[in-house]
Amino acid sequence: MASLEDLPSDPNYVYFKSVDRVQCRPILTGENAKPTFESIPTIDASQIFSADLEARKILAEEIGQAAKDVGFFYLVNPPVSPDKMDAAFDALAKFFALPHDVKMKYHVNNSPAAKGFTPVNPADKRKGFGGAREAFGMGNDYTNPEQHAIKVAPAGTVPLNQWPDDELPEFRQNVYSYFTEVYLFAKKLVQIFALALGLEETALDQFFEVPFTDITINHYPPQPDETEYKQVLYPHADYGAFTLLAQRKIGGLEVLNANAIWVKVPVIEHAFVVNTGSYFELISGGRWRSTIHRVCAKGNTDRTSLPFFFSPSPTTTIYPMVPAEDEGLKDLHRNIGKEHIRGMMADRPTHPFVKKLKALGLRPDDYTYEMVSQPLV
Ligand SMILES: O=C(O)CCC(=O)C(=O)O
Ligand SMILES: [Fe+2]
Repeated sequence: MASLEDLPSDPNYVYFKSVDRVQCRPILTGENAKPTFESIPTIDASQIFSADLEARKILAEEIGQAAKDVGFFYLVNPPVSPDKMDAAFDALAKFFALPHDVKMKYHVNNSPAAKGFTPVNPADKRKGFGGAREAFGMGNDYTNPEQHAIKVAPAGTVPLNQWPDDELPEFRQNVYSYFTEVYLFAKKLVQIFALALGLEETALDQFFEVPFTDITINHYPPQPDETEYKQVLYPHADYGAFTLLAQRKIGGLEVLNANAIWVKVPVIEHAFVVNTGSYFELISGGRWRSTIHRVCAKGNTDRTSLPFFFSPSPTTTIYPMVPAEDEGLKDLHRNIGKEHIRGMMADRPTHPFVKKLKALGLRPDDYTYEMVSQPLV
């Protein structure tokens, strides 16, 4: 994959990669500027579990408008306990503070689904991998009893998550108590999004029976030698249905508007920043955008962000659920499991699982998500 730093640099354009294609947007100012957003809307989520359908519809209307106009919005008063969010952030801070050698015991190469620790690697310029970022990921793993309410793994399933139980015995529990609340919140949000499309509240549930869930915590460590405010996570659009991002103390997230101006997303403590991704762009027939965003930081900041990526079930094939506004999406069908494996092959060419899959000589059409959690022969 081409390095993002190889993207052309032109003072009149912003270049970015969206769903594997290099794209650019002209910077429009003065009388050339189009009407577009200059801040991220704030929506109160307190009625999300209201027994009153009308209250849920009002919320849906606001969310649908924000997804259409911006692709990003804050949800304040979410149904997730601030204490659990804080405990997850605290546990993560302890993990990132462990000695490098200890963190490397949980390296992503040990997990076929690339869950675990990704070290800082400034030489790696692929989206989200290089620069000043280390990460810890966890996600679907039905060998973990904490996920048995979602699904129980069939016999022979390989564990995918890695937990630093020896060094931080409370880490797993703190991450899972947060995950469990955010999961229920995300499932309910799917229904609110269905209402926002003018569909029955349960119309999208079929796509999310055993959803893809993925928390990949980003840690942008301090860079005392860096005095410039600069990109630490490259411009990109998220793949999934939607992302529920928790920020704490230090901001840095920026979102690209239609005039190619970067709009800052300051921290609102215990709120979520929600953004719609490419799977929702398809399901909504192009109404909801997968908006480009990046992270910038300067010098001595030590930032941790906690995104929860939510996507349809790996066995599902998605398509527009309302008449497509975008011609290119009209006849498009995307199988989530195949997309996932394809993405992993492109993003992680040196990962042992990817090498094994390549050695088997399978065609992309033969990929199934089960290959990740069943031993590859
Ligand atoms: O760190 C952030 O605020 C955003 C992270 C992000 O965009 C991502 O992980 O996809
Ligand atoms: Fe992102």
